[in-house]
Amino acid sequence: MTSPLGRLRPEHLPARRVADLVRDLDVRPAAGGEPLTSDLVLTGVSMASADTAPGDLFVAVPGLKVHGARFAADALARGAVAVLTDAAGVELVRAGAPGAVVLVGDDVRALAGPVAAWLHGDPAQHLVTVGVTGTNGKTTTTYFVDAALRAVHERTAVLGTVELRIGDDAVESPRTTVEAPVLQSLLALAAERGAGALTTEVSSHALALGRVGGLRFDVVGFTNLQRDHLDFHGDMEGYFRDKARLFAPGQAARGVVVVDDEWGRRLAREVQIPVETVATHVDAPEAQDADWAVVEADVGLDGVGSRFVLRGPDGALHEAASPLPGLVNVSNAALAVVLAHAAGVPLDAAAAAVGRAHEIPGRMERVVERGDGFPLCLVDYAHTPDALVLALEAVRPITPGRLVIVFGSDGDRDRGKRPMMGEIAARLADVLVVTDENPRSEDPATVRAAILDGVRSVRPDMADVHEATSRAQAIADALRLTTDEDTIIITGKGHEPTQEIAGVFHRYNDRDVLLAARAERQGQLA
Ligand SMILES: CC(=O)N[C@H]1[C@@H](OP(=O)(O)OP(=O)(O)OC[C@H]2O[C@@H](n3ccc(=O)[nH]c3=O)[C@H](O)[C@@H]2O)O[C@H](CO)[C@@H](O)[C@@H]1O[C@H](C)C(=O)N[C@@H](C)C(=O)N[C@H](CCC(=O)O)C(=O)O
Ligand SMILES: Nc1ncnc2c1ncn2[C@@H]1O[C@H](COP(=O)(O)OP(=O)(O)OP(=O)(O)O)[C@@H](O)[C@H]1O
Repeated sequence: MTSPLGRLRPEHLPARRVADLVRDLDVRPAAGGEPLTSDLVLTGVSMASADTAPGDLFVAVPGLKVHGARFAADALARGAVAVLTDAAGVELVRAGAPGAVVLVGDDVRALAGPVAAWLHGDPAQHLVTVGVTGTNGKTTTTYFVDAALRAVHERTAVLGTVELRIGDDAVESPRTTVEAPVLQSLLALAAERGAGALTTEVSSHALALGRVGGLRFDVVGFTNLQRDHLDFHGDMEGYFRDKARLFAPGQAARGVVVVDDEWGRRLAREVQIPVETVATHVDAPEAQDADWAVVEADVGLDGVGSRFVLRGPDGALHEAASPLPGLVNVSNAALAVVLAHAAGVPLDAAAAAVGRAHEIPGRMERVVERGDGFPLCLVDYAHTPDALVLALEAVRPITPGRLVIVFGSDGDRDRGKRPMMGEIAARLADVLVVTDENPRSEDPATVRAAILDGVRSVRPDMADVHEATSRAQAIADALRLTTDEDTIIITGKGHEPTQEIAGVFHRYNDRDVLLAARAERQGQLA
C-alpha cells in the first residue's frame, strides 16, 4: 500500500534550520562531512525513502532487516536535504551518497518522533490527544472515544488500523500506528484544519519501535492483554512491558485502565502516572475497588447493542449504552466513556454519544440482515483465540438457527494459535468453513491443516466442517449452506482492503465479497 504521508502533510510546511536542530536536540554533524551552512532548512521528516519529499530530513534507522542508510541516496535524489542516522549508518550513507549532509545520533529510532515534533512546533499542544492500547478493542474504543469527543469538538481526528481520518477526510492506513514522522505530520495537519482532538490506536509494535516518541498524550487507555504478537515480543512479559511504556510519565499525563484481567490490574498498580480504573464485568471482585464499574448490563438480544449502568468514583450511577453487540463492547464503551470524560467531555454527553456511535468497518459489522432466505451476516476482526471466543459468544444469543463461521489464521505469524482457533470454532459454532486469512509466504494448505487439527481434536467426526481454498469461495459456500434462521460470522480480516498471498497484496474485502456473493445467490434463488 502506498504510504499516505505525501497526501497528509500540513499545507503550511514548517521551515527550521538544520543548525537549530543540532542546537536543540541530541544530534551532531557527522565527523568529516560537509560543514553545516546556516541556510540549510528542513520542511519535513521521513523514515522511508519512498515517502521522502523535497526539503525532508531522512531519518535512516537500523531496521530489523536492513539499515535505512542504504536508501539514503534514494531519499536524497527525492529531495532530502540531510540524513540523520547512527554511527553504523554514517559509513553506509558516505558510501552511497558522498557529499551528503549527515547528522548522527545514538538511538535514531527514538529520535525520529522528537525531531518531527520539534520541526512541526509540537503540534500536539494544540489538540487534546488520546491514545488507546491493548490486544483487542483498540479500534472499537478509539471510534467510541472519537464519537464522544465530537460532542464537544467541531472537528476531530482518529487514526488506527482502519483509516487515518481528519474531519471528513480519510485515507487507508498503512498500519495500526503510523511511524513517528507521519504521526507528527498528521498532528500538524489536524491542528491546521482546526481539529480540537485526536485519538489514535497505539500498537505494542509502535511502543517498542518509538512511533509515539515526541508525543505526550493527555489521556491513554488500556483495554486488555491477550495472547498475540509473541513472534515479535517473545513472551507475555515482554508484550506487557512494551504496552506499559504508554503509561510512562514522559508519554502520557494520565491513564484509564480496564482491570478485568490480571495484566490490567498489574498495570494499574505499577504505573507512575495517575490512573483511573474501570471494571466492566458485573459483580466481579475487582469491581469493588475500581474507580468505575459496570454494575448492570443488558446485552440486547436484537443483536444491535446493549444498555449498561456505570458507577462512578462518587458512587453515582450513569445510564450508558454500547451500539455494538456483545459484552466486549460494553467493556469498550465503558472505557471510552471514562477516557472521553478524562479528556474533557461531560460524562453524560460522553455516554450519550458513545451509545449513538456509528458502525465501525469490520467490527461486528452487520453486512446482510436476516430475511428473504438470507442469514444475518456479520464481518468481524476477531483474530486471536480470546477474541474469537467472545465474538462467537456475542452472536449465539441472536441466532435462532445454526451459527456458521468462516475463518482462517494468518501465515508467517504465531503458529501456536492456529489449532486453538480451530478448537474454539468447533466448540462454539455449528458449521465451520475453514479458509485462508493472509497466507503471506506460507503454503495456505499448511495453515488450514493446522487449524483443522484443532477442529478434529474437538469434533473427531468432522461433521459440518468444510474447507475452502479461497476466501471468496468460503463465503459463497457459507451462504449456500444457510437459511434465514442462521447467522454467518466471517472473522479475521475485518475492514482489511487486501489479502496478502505469496508476497502480493490482492485487493480483497470481506464486506464487498459478501455483498457480491449475496447478489449472486439472490440470482440463483430467483
Ligand atoms: C516488525 C515491525 O514492526 N517492523 C517495522 C520495522 O521494520 P524493519 O526494522 O524490518 O525495517 P527494515 O525493512 O529493516 O527497513 C529499515 C528502514 O529502511 C527503510 N527503507 C527500507 C526499504 C526502502 O526501500 N527504503 C527505506 O527507506 C525503512 O522505512 C526503515 O525505516 O520498521 C519499519 C520502519 O520503521 C516498519 O515499517 C516495520 O513495520 C512493518 C511494515 C510491519 O509490518 N509492522 C507490523 C508488524 C506492525 O507494526 N504492526 C502493528 C499492529 C499490530 C497489531 O496490533 O495487529 C502496527 O502498528 O501496525
Ligand atoms: N474489549 C475486547 N476484548 C476482547 N475482544 C474484543 C474486545 N473488543 C473487540 N474485541 C474483538 O476483537 C476484534 C478486534 O477488535 P478491534 O479492532 O476493536 O481491536 P484492535 O485492538 O484494534 O485489534 P487490532 O490491533 O488487531 O486491529 C473485534 O472484532 C472483536 O471480535
